[in-house]
Amino acid sequence: MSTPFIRVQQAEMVFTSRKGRFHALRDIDLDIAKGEFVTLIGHSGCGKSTLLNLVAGLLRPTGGGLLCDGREIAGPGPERAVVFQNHSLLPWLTCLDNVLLAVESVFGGREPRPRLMARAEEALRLVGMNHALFKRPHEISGGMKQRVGIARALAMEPKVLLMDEPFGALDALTRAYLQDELIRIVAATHSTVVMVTHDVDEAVLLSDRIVMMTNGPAATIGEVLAVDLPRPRDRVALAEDAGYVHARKAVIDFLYTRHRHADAQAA
Ligand SMILES: Nc1ncnc2c1ncn2[C@@H]1O[C@H](COP(=O)(O)OP(=O)(O)OP(=O)(O)O)[C@@H](O)[C@H]1O
Repeated sequence: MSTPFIRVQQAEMVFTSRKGRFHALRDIDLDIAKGEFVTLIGHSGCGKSTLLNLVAGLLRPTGGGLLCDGREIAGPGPERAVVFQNHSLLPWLTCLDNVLLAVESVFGGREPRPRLMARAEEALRLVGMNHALFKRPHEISGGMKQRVGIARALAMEPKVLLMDEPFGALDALTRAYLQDELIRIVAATHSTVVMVTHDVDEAVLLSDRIVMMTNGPAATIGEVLAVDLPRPRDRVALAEDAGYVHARKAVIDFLYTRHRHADAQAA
């Protein structure tokens, strides 16, 4: 790999709450190259969001360290934009104003208002939402809200796009549509992406590498699978592709044979 863009070195996360200590993650070592698409997959509660939040700077590790572009990740920053499962748009603002707010937070001090507006409109166009600039979140569908959330993140021109199950709450068809959109957008923007998912097909379709996590407590990276399928990827053609089937089987085998969840074992 060329010089890693994101480095996670021996990261550990122990949560301390009123209920006591919980050792969530241990010995996490992960290097991510610029322009790479990496997904984190593992059973519920294994610590995928925790790891993503460490990269986002929303959490600080209790051991080890994280770097982005050679600098320690000491908190959230505009170079690492996060897209959550529930869009988190402000309900009283239009789609355009929701995106504009993010644009202003990054470029507000140095660019005139028409330029900021153009940035917001361009991001919404990129996700195919330029028809709904002046609609409020309650006036658009769940999939559209998620697209606006992605536009808001992209408009900040982040070095890294961090996505926590961005399509988890959507129906299968909308999810497939947005996965294809994301493939197109990432190809155009050359973004570095780290994405949490539960969905094996989504992981194989989108990823350059799939990071498979063991079950908690004290979860860690069990295996990393390189997905060497050529791009652009087409979901219909891939369905019968031997490389796709092989990668899919490797992830399923990890999750359901070698690292079966305790709840599933008890069932
Ligand atoms: N603030 C916190 N305080 C205490 N424990 C926490 C905290 N945040 C997360 N945890 C625990 O850490 C573990 C990992 O949580 P995390 O949300 O990262 O898992 P996940 O793999 O993203 O789960 P899911 O797939 O269900 O979203 C869980 O056992 C969770 O209960």
